Amino acid sequence: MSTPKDTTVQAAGCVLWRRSRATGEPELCLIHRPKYDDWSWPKGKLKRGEEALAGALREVAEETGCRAVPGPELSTQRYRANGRPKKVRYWAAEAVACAFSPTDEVDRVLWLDPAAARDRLTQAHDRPLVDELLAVLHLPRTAG
Ligand SMILES: Nc1nc2c([nH]c(=O)n2[C@H]2C[C@H](O)[C@@H](COP(=O)(O)OP(=O)(O)OP(=O)(O)O)O2)c(=O)[nH]1
Repeated sequence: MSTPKDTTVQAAGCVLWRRSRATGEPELCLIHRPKYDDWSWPKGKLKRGEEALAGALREVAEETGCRAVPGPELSTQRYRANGRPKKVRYWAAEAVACAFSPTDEVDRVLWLDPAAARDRLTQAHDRPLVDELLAVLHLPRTAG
């Protein structure tokens, strides 16, 4: 008996962070996508045969212009997009060098403190990743 083909869309991304030069506190990177007018984590679909972590770092580079050092893996998100199941794996990643240029896909990036990032994220599903990042950095959770 043949197994049905898995039509799940595979994607990966990062909760990209850096330390504020002013305060030393973490700042998280959100991207703005004009197509949806939304604020989300940098992420995207994997290319054929691409490892998820490599894809996550490639998407970070393409969408934010940042080179990043990956940390622990965070929760995987699953939802339906365009009628198909979608799986998005996430890693914590520290930005080490950034040079952002706006594109049609991502026209702005913002670096926000954890509470502000949580508030700015468009999708409720994306918000728990803020506290997951703080947990792996051994910092207290945000309110809300
Ligand atoms: N980012 C995000 N989008 C979601 C979630 N749940 C959910 O229904 N969506 C919606 C937002 C969009 O209307 C739709 C497709 O967005 P998407 O970001 O997954 O897909 P995409 O193909 O445009 O982008 P990408 O994977 O290449 O980054 O899914 C969620 O938990 N996170």
